[in-house]
Amino acid sequence: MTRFSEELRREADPIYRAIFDHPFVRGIADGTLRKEQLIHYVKQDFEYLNAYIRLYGIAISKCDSRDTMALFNEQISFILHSETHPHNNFCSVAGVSYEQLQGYPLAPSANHYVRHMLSVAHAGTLEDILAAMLPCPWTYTEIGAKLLAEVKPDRSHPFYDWMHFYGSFEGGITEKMRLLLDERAESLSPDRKKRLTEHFVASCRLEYMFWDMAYTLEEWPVSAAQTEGAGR
Ligand SMILES: Cc1ncc(C[n+]2csc(CCO)c2C)c(N)n1
Repeated sequence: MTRFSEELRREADPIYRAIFDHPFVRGIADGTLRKEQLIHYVKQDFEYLNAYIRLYGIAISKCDSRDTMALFNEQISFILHSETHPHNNFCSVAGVSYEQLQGYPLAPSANHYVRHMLSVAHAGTLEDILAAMLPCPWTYTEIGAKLLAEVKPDRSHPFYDWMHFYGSFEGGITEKMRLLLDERAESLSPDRKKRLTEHFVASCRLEYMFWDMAYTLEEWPVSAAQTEGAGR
């Protein structure tokens, strides 16, 4: 029997391919990203990860098993303590300190992505949350594996650390989330599965838009008098 998550992956395949071909991802491969693009990415991703931590918190509140709670708890620690490495890689290439890129408001596409996941999470069940959260690790796991295989970076490549960080994700959190979702999807109606597919595809599209936002330095079109405060 086809796994439900395989059906999701197939549905989103054109979006995955557009992500692999996106100029920001190509710029990681060939080391040609500009300083401002790296800075914009890190500013936005720092706040994105804060939101992702909160999503795990909501997911824990809707969990019925200790093992699943433990998995989400480990992932919160992983984001807090390890997901900082790829950010530090971008910061050192850009020649800026990580601290100075923290606390910025979310730009439109990052804001859209975070709101999408949070609204699904607040209104939905654990399987809704998993469907909306899954493209985050899944697209990065595939990007990492592809870039490592294609570029075979040596230590002198500016994004060596970034590629190795995400290139080592295979068999990790993506597979664990997929198993949880597949298991739960078995007892769901076609209508519920359709809804989960919509959450998943929307997050894939927003992954693409996040790369595009960083590449084009996307910002809100009109600035307000008050621009302080991170995007919660
Ligand atoms: C926009 C955006 N999407 C995905 C990731 C990658 N990522 C974020 S948290 C996490 C671990 C999940 O438990 C992974 C793989 C990112 N950094 N930024």
